[in-house]
Amino acid sequence: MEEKLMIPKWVNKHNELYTAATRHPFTLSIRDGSVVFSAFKLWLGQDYIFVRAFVPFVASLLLKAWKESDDDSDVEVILGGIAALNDEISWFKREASKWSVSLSSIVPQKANLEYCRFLESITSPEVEYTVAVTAFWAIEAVYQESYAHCLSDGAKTPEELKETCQRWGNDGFGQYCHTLQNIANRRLEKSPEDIVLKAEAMVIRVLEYEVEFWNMSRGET
Ligand SMILES: Cc1ncc(CNC=O)c(N)n1
Repeated sequence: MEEKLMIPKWVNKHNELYTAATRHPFTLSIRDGSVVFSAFKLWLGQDYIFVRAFVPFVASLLLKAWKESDDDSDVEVILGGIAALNDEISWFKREASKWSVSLSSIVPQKANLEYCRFLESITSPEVEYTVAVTAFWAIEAVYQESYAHCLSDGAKTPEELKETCQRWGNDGFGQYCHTLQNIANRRLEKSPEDIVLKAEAMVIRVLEYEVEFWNMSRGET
């Protein structure tokens, strides 16, 4: 069957990498209950730093949507994303205190620094809205798919980690990711070849950064 929407086509084409990001040994260990809590705490501290850097990226996307989008509802969707991140930062602080993780003394690891630097590079006005919103979809979708899997039938996720999985694995966040995918697909359909190619390259890079990010929790970076 010929798939005309770009994102499903890319997920299919780059399935090995997509699966590496969304079925990573770290999240699979949460799902099967074998996760080492020190790995989870490491992830928690590093992700807090990432999310702080993610906010200005999403703010830059809001600006691009406002300037370039043909559909007013895009701005509202992205604004909703920023509001959710405000909540998320408070959640990280509460969760860190529960696990006795001191957020002020977290040193970002190499994979995290590189991912944050990449995010900063795509805040540039030179990066088109279509390319940036595709990156945004990919970043959110990895977490949604990874953590929803930890809550699906047969999961043995430890009770202490269920709230974390819910944060990104809940149906509302799933719906939100779907909306982002629709925005990206709609834009890509109307885009010239060079933008489409840049967006595909962006998806690949995001997936690679996400794999490296999960790898930190294994102490391999
Ligand atoms: C490394 C990484 N990727 C995606 C997300 C999910 N977006 C916002 O929370 C995240 N928290 N961390």
